[in-house]
Amino acid sequence: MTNQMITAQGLTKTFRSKGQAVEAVRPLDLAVAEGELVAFLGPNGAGKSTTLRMLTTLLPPSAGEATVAGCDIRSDAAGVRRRIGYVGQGNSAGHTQRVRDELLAQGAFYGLGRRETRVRADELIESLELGQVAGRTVQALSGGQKRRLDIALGLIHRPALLFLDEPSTGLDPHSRANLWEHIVDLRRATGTTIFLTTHYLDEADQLAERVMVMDHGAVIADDTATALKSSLAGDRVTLSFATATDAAVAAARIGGEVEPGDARTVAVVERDGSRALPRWIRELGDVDLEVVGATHRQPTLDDVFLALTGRSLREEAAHAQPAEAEGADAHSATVAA
Ligand SMILES: Nc1ncnc2c1ncn2[C@@H]1O[C@H](COP(=O)(O)OP(=O)(O)OP(=O)(O)O)[C@@H](O)[C@H]1O
Repeated sequence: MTNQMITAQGLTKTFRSKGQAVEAVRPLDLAVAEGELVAFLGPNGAGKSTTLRMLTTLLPPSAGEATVAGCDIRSDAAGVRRRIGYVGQGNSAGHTQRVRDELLAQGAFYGLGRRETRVRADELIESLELGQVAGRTVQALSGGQKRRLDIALGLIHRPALLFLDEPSTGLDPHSRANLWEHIVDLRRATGTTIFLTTHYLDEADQLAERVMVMDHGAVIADDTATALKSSLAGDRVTLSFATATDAAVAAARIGGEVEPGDARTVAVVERDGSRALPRWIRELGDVDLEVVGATHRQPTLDDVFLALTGRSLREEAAHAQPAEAEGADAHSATVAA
């Protein structure tokens, strides 16, 4: 049987704010197996960080139970903290410390011997490509380098499970891709279970094996990106016609909708669009409706979110998280044992 790294039953968090109850996390059941790489997606305020903070014992749940890395989050918080790494959104790295010293201090903090810490720090400096900057102070690092240091700090004690809260937010696309490469490589090399939150749908789609979508404090989808896309959001096919009248008749025949911004184009959502397209062209041709143009697009995770909620996660993320330059401030925190 697969070992479970995280299990939760009815995990709940309700905050009180100005006399009002905010249900940040509604009763949540969760199971993450050893070695999984899970991306936790959702719009701002969905409850992702609150879930992570409960699982990492930074925040007591209002109700429910959870076991993380074999320890109960309520009765053995210290055990959880010893076994996990956590890289949060707030930065605890001493800005005037040098990168290598920061890692050595973190090792000492976790009770590693001096020699062991030095060996481990060097391993992480190498695997996260921090060699060139190991002697620099943290404040002199770029945003991407800081995030890699944050991850190294989270891994110093070889945790079996690493939580990353928005590791790539604020980085430019190149640094994001580079950071992900490191995360995926680390997972491959060490088998560490990784549970991370992200706003970036493309990252989750391409790199995570399992995607959990949260909205209004509840998990509304949980599967591989491929399975979610094929079950919840079909291919997007558009067909163009010479006139709006042709488009309206065609829409009725094939079960599509005329595009709001273009009366001569019909959009259809279809499970297997590439097979349906030639069939539609033939059927419409039989009744003298000529298709003058066609496009076909595979669904994205945003289509999944749209199908589930009627809202676009991409648009919400774009409003909330403008991408910053590489030099933007990184944030991290590591859990104290
Ligand atoms: N300490 C607190 N007191 C009151 N409400 C809180 C507190 N912390 C979080 N909340 C509320 O709980 C909800 C969930 O917040 P949370 O930070 O978990 O969302 P999130 O999905 O991580 O969002 P983001 O992507 O912006 O980080 C939000 O409505 C938030 O305003």
